[in-house]
Amino acid sequence: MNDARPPRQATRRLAATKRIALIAHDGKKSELMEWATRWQKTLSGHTLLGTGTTAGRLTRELGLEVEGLMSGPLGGDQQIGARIAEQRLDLLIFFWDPFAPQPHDPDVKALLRLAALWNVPVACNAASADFLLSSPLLDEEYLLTMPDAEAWAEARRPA
Ligand SMILES: O=C(CO)COP(=O)(O)O
Repeated sequence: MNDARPPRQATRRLAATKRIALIAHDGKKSELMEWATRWQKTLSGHTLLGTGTTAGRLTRELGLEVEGLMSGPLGGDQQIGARIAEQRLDLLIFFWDPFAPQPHDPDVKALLRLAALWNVPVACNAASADFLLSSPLLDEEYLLTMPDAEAWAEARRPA
């Protein structure tokens, strides 16, 4: 088994205004809308993005400014994963549906893996999202620990 890991940690400073991704599978979209209605004022103070259909509903129904990426089954999860790998995302709120297999399940798994890898806070349901948004850290700068990509590359360079 290859269990190579980044040998060191690095840090990244999250600004007081967070970049928050919002995603919900179809079976969880009404729950996300209900949750986002409760947190509308807080959310509007941050930079929001989301997968296509979710973002469209948040904008249309709640008037939130949300950057809409591709719809999930067409690559939206991968785009959000890329934001994580580029260190351009601070929080992930992803109401994934535990009852419905998705055609793009590998993309969903990949996104959740990158969030775990890069130490991005994730909420997968309304209660965890309540805890995340009510944290005093939401509106403060925060030093996040993450893998040191330079040290990883260095450790893998042939001698
Ligand atoms: O499928 C999704 C996430 O895996 C969500 O995509 P939509 O917001 O486009 O429905």
